[in-house]
Amino acid sequence: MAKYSRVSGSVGLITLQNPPVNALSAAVRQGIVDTVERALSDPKVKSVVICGQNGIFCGGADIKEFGSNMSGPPLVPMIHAIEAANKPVVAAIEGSALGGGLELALGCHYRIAHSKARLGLPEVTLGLLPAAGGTQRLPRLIGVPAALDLITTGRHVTAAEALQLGVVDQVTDHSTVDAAVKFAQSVAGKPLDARRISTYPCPRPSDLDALFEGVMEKVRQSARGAIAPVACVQAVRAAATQPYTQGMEREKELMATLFTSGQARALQYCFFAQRAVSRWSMPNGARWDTSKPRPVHKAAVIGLGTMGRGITVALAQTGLSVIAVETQEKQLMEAKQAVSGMLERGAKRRGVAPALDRISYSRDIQAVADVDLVIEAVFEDMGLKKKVFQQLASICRPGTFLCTNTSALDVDHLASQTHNPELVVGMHFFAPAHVMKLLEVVYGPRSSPQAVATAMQLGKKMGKISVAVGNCPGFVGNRMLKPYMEQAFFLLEEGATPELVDRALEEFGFPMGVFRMSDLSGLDVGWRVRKGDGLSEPGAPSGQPARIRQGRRYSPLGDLLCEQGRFGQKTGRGWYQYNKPGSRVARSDPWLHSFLEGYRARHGLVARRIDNQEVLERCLYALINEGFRILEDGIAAGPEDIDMIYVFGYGWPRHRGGPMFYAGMVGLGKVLERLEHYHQAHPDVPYLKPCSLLWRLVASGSPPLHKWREVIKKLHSQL
Ligand SMILES: CC/C=C\C=C\CC(=O)SCCNC(=O)CCNC(=O)[C@H](O)C(C)(C)COP(=O)(O)OP(=O)(O)OC[C@H]1O[C@@H](n2cnc3c(N)ncnc32)[C@H](O)[C@@H]1OP(=O)(O)O
Repeated sequence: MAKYSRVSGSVGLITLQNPPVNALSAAVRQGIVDTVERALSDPKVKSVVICGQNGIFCGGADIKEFGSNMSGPPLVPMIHAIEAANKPVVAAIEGSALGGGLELALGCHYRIAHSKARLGLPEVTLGLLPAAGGTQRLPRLIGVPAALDLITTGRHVTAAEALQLGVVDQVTDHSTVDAAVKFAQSVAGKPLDARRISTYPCPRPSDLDALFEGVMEKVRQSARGAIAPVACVQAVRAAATQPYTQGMEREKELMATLFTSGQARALQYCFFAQRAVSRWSMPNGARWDTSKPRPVHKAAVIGLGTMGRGITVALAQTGLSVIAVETQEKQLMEAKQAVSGMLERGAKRRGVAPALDRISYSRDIQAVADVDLVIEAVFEDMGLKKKVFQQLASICRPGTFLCTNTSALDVDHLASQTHNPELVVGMHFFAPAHVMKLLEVVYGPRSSPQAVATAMQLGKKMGKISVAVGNCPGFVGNRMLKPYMEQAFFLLEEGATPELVDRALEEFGFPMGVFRMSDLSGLDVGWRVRKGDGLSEPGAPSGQPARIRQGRRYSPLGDLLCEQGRFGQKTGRGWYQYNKPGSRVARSDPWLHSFLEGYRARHGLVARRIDNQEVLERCLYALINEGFRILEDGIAAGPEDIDMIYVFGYGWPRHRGGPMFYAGMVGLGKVLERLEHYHQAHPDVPYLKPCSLLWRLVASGSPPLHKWREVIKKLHSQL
């Protein structure tokens, strides 16, 4: 809806009303059409101001309406009518002007923004382009390079940057509506021809072709198969090379393709899923809306290795006081230097003062006695972690939340080392912890709802996408990674190369294939875990055939590489070779290829041709199958939780929506059929056996993802 009033005698004030972000729903668009008509036909009204209620101009088109029948007046003619008006129209921008909201403002003759406002055309992040004239007006207003930047990245700019770019005409620190009304009075009756952006010639840089080729190349590289950024470049190119009307036609044509694409559906799903995961629930019925978090002002980090350092930085940047504890003097000094460096670089980037004085360093764990929350980040060793938790239990004041950053160890076992297991949760950060957006908040059977609520709220404050998950080996992310990696190893045994597997996964949209990724994170990490699980030698029982462990197929390839000291990038050798230890450029390694040939010969394996489709199906469907098991086990409350963990923590391409969404797109029946096929071919691989939830979903007619929870509930009630 839109409210209309006349203010200061001669200004028609139109207020968009659609909480919480005044999205341009059908009703709002109708409201704008009606109120603009009213203002223009009222002889007492000499100028018009458009604003939004509750301190936000407009969050753009109503994304919730996209899947449904989109009735109501279309945006393009509505904005065109505003631009064509014979009375000046001023946009008063507070809060956000995004997407269709900014396009509406670009149709106005003037734009005044509050200094705290944010503006942008984020459609590309939803798999779309700004199709209400945004791709045609913005380059005409601010030039092609700046418009390309904003439209292809979707980034939001501050009011100050918007002023500098020429997107807005004025910025105010005071009431934006008052400033806009005053301004509207001052321009009443003045000619408007020079204020209609669609009539501007688009500035044409002399090297137009080179500019677009360069941008297209860059966009294709970073898009990882996403189609919207490419369409955005094509639309802006139309603005730069064609008259406005033809440019608008091109914008419409490109949008038509994007609007119905699977990628747009996936990206819009991610938008809502990202918000849905904050509404967490636990199997015991505890929920986000009935569990009150406790405020955390002072926190401690125990252990200042890579993870501890990143967590310290993230906490300090959030404004908390931090006690950083490391018992080894040398390690403490190195950590202090590294943390200060990270804080200084981060502060420089953001133009703020570094939060150095929020951190105090200590070698003595007693220093954590009066904090509200501790995050233990010592070496991934149960014995060591248990000792730390026993110490914390006796040092910390009653009520202190004790969190562990373990990536796979049993949180409940650690909780049992304390007098108050209800105060213990996992806070599983991803490296580098001050950069990566994902946080898995792991509750054990005894974690209190308040402990979960507190960790979730702290994660949110730290700017993380926090997902609450149950306690099991590997939690959600690493548990699903296991079958994925296992398939990749088996594919090597059967004839693939690391290059072939990685290429298939990178073409799918992962930033790195599984082998390049393990070289980056270090092959010794998995080796240590496998040794702990009794899989890798010498933990495995002797006399077992080399490729069978614990009664199931096992590939010792990773262990064999580690035995040779090939730990990945850090040693200059892994699945690939590197110029020197620490170098990042992976090159094919002939040694590795002949090693694989020798391995196959030793085990009587005959290499066969493996194509991309098999790589994707085996790696991804095995991972997805484990995702269904996780849902079945109640470790994740819903598919959105799994998807956001994979998108934000494991590089799953966002335009494919996450593994569970992807399964729905492929078709659950097809995923089931292919898993069955591969399981028949590899009966000694339990991860390929389709799980009962997948069977159940297919038997229930493969319902859409938002209905899966009902099927899971039914399944649980029958168990
Ligand atoms: C024919 C024309 C077809 C297409 C035209 C497309 C052009 C477009 O305009 S596409 C939309 C472009 N706009 C955006 O991408 C903005 C999306 N929103 C945001 O970035 C943020 O929500 C925000 C506006 C910056 C506000 O952020 P914050 O204060 O942190 O609140 P949130 O938790 O993000 O949102 C609150 C609440 O509002 C819902 N919501 C936000 N934007 C929209 C929207 N455009 N449409 C529908 N709903 C929206 C969001 O989902 C939240 O809902 P909850 O139920 O509370 O989770």
